[in-house]
Amino acid sequence: MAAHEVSPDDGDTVSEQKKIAVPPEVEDAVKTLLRWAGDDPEREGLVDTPKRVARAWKEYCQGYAEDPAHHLSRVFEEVGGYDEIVLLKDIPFQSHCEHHMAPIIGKAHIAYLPDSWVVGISKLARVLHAYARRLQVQERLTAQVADCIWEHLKPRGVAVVVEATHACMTARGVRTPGVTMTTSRMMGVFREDQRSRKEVLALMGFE
Ligand SMILES: Nc1nc2c(ncn2[C@@H]2O[C@H](COP(=O)(O)OP(=O)(O)OP(=O)(O)O)[C@@H](O)[C@H]2O)c(=O)[nH]1
Ligand SMILES: [Zn+2]
Repeated sequence: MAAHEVSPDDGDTVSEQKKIAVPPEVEDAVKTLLRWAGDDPEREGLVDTPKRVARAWKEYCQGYAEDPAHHLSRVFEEVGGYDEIVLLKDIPFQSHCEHHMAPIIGKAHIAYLPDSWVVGISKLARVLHAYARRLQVQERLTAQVADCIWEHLKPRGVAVVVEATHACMTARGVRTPGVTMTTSRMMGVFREDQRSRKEVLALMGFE
């Protein structure tokens, strides 16, 4: 899979990140890991690394501080009677696998069939990132995004497809690059009605 760019969000700016205090035990944990990996945490190039790593992990995992459902709390009812599929395609995301804490990099396609209201389209990506910025397995990430939209937006159908590469498979372990994992979750009409399911998959680019 081609490298995916992750869009800048409205989260921490560089200067805000630098203000986050790092508890000494977190810094020590990174030093221990550096030593265990075979390097010297006191050498010049590594002196600030424990703090950087700690802050980077706060950023990778900032989804824990978010309530994903909150992003779906504002809906719009004046949509001129629009009652077809709404799809946000090719949303790039980054996550980390809970087994190795290695990057998961991919893209998600999120669709829903509205009932009487819609949500601001950016909010679908926000829900995705709120769950992706945690330690994950891809199956759970996919299910959580679909379930959140189903439960809080109450649409007639939800379809979520996630395609991603796992660094734990490419950079270590089986070391097999070029492998993409695909997961999906269909709810409501997309689960029950074959025609609707086919239609949404075709819109996503899967014939
Ligand atoms: N189903 C699923 N598996 C994942 C995901 N991310 C990583 N894994 C896998 O989780 C498994 C963990 O297996 P273990 O045998 O406990 O760990 P391991 O010895 O490091 O496994 P290897 O990666 O095969 O070296 C590995 O097969 C990973 O490829 C994910 O999102 N979903
Ligand atoms: Zn892994």
